[in-house]
Amino acid sequence: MAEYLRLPHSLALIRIRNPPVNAISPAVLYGIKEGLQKAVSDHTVKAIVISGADGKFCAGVDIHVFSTPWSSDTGLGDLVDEMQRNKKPVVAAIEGMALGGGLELALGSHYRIAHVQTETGFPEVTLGILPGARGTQLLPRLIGIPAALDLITSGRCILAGEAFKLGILDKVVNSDPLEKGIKFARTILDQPLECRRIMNKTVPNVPNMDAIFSEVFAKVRKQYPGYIAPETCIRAVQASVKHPYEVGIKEEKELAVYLVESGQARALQYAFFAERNANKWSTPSGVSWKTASVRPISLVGVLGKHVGEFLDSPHLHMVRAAIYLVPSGVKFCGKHIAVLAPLILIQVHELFILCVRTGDGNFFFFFFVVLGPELRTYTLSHSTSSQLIEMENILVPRGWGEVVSTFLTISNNGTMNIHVQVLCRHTVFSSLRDSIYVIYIRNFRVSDLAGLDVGWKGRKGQGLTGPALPPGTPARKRGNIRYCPIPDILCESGRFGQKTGKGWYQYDKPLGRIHKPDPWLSKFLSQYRETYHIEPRVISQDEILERCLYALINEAFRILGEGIAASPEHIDVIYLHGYGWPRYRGGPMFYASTVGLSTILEKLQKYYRQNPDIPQLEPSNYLKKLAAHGNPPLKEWQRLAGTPSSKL
Ligand SMILES: CCCCCCC[C@H](O)CC(=O)SCCNC(=O)CCNC(=O)[C@H](O)C(C)(C)COP(=O)([O-])OP(=O)([O-])OC[C@H]1O[C@@H](n2cnc3c(N)ncnc32)[C@H](O)[C@@H]1OP(=O)([O-])[O-]
Repeated sequence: MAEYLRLPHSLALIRIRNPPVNAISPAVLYGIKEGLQKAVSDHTVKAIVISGADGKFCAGVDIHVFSTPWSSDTGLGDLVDEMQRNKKPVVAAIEGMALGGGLELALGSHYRIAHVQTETGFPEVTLGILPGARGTQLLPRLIGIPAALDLITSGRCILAGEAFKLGILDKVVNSDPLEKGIKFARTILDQPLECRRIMNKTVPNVPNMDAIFSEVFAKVRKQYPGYIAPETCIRAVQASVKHPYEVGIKEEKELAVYLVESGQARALQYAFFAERNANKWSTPSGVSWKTASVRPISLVGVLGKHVGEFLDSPHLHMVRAAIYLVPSGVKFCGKHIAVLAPLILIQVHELFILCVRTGDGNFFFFFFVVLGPELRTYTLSHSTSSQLIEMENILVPRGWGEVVSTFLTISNNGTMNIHVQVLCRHTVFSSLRDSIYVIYIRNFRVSDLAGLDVGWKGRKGQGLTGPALPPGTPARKRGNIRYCPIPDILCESGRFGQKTGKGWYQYDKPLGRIHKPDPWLSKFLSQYRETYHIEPRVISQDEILERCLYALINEAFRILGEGIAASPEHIDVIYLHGYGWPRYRGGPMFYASTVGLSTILEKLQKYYRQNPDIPQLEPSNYLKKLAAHGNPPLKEWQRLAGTPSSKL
C-alpha cells in the first residue's frame, strides 16, 4: 500500500503506508510503482516526493517475504533504477527510519532530506542477506568503499547527522521533513538530474583498494566466524569496483539469491521474530509485559571478586546509570518473572552479581559479564528490568533460574561422558570446536570461572559425593545412573578453576585470565580410564556432536512438554543470548527442526540403548509425540503435541 496524492505547485506525493514500520510487501512495491507511473504520465507533475506514513519512512523489505518465492525476484532493484532514471526529480522525505530496502528507495531518489532523529543503515547482514536491491552498488558510489564496507558488513544503523557527514543525506532538518521536502522540491523542478543519478557515478578511487578488501575480509572472518553473509556482502561491494553498474547489479543479485536461499538466512530471520515474540510475554493469570507494574528501587549492592577495583572503573557508572533509570522505566511483575542468565564466554574479563532491593522488599539479582571494554548485563531471576538494560526477557516459573545450571549440567555431562572414552581429549574439543559446539567448550570455561567448588559443595549437600556418600557406593554409579566423579576429583586435588589457577584448564596465575589446555588433565584422564577399565575408542565426530547436542535438545523438549517454557522460540532466545549459541543456527529448537525430529528421535533411541544409564539420552515424550507427525514446522509443534498445563 502506497498512497498517491496530487499536491499543489506541480508536485505529486507517494506515501508508503504499511504499519507498523512501512515494510515493503508486494502490495507496497506495486503501490509505489503505480504512483510513479501516474506521476510520470501526468504532464502537470514536475517533481515527486516520496515519504512514509506515521513518521516512519520504511524499515526495508518485509522480512516475512524471504520465506516466499517472491524473495528471489522482488523487483525492488528495478524500481530503484526506474526512480534514478526518472526524468522528473524524486525527493525522499525521510523520518523515523530508512533501513535496508527503505534506504535503497532513498538512494534511488535524486535528493534525500531527513529528520535529525532518523536512523539509516543496511541491517541486511544481520538477517543473513545483503542489500540486494542495488544497495551494494549504489552506496560505494556515493560514499566510497571504506565507509560503504563498514556499514554493509556491520549492519550498523546510524543517525541522520552521521549519514549527512558521510554523504548519504543531502539535508538534515529539525522540523517535519515532509514539509521541508515539498518546499525543497519546488526549488528544483527544472534542475538537471544527470549528476543526481548515483548509478552514473564511478566508485571513488582510493590507493590500496586491494589491501582494503583483504583487511575487511580478515576482519569479518575474525569477528563473525562461521557466518557467510558478511563475506558475501564484501564480494558484492567488490563487484561495484570491478564492473560497470549493469554487470555489478547482476553479480549483486546472484550473491543475494545465494544468501536468501541459505539456511543461515532462515535461521537469522527466525531469530529476529523469535526475540520479538519472546519479549511479549504473558502469564495464564493475565499478567503481561504491557500490564506489569513499576517498582521503585530502594537498595543496590554489588558482589564480585574484583568489586574493589571495579568500583573505580567506568563500568560502574554504566551500572549506576542503568539502576537509576529503573524506577522510571522498568516493569517488575508479580511472582512469575525470571530472566535467564546468559553467559557469553568470549574474552570474559569479570563476572559479578548485582543485587537490587525494591521498595516492597523483593530482591532481584543481576548477573553481569564484562567483556573487555563492554559491559553486558544479564539478570538471573525475578525481574524484567531487561527492557531497560537491553536484555531479552524470557518468562519462566519462579525458582526456575536454575535452568541455566540444568542446561549447563546436561551439556557438561554429555561432554564428560564422552571425554573419558576417547583416546585423546583433543578429539572432543576439535570436534566441538566447529560453530555450534563451541558452547560446550565454553561450559568448561564457565565452570572454571564460576569456581568448580560451587558445584562440588552442591553435590556434597545432595549426598552424591563427600562424607555423606554411603560406603561401598561405586565410583561411577549413583543408583542406576552413570555418575562422573571427575569434577569431584579435580576439587579434591585443589583445582577449583580460575581462582586457584587450575581447573579444567590451567591459567597464568591464580585469578589469572589466560587459559590453556593442561597436560595434567590428559594424564589424569588416561590414569582414570585405566583405573575404571574404560576402553578408549575412536568416537566419530558425528557421535560426539549428536550425543552432546541431542541430549540438550531432548531436555528442551522435556521443558516444553512440562509447560515450563512458553514456546520453542523462548528456549531458542535463551540459548542465543544465554549460551552464545551461534545465531546463524537459530537456537536448539530451530536447529532440531532443520535436522528433522524423527532423525533426532532415532539417534537418541540408539544412544540410549547403548547407554541406558544416561537418562538424558532417553527421548522425552513430547519429542516422541511430535516425531509421530513427521517433521512438522516449529510453529505447529504446540498445536500438534497439545498444550501442557502451563507452569508459568
Ligand atoms: C534476489 C534477492 C533480492 C533481495 C532484495 C533485498 C532487498 C533489501 O535490501 C532487503 C531488506 O530490506 S531486508 C530488511 C532490512 N530491514 C531490517 O532489517 C530492519 C528490521 N527492523 C528493525 O531493525 C526494527 O524492527 C526497527 C528499528 C524497524 C523498529 O524497532 P522497534 O521500534 O524496536 O520495534 P520492533 O519491535 O523491532 O518492530 C515492530 C514491529 O515491526 C516488525 N518489523 C520490523 N521490521 C520489519 C521488517 N523489515 N519486516 C517485517 N516486519 C518488521 C517487527 O516484527 C514488529 O512486529 P510485531 O508484530 O509488532 O512484533
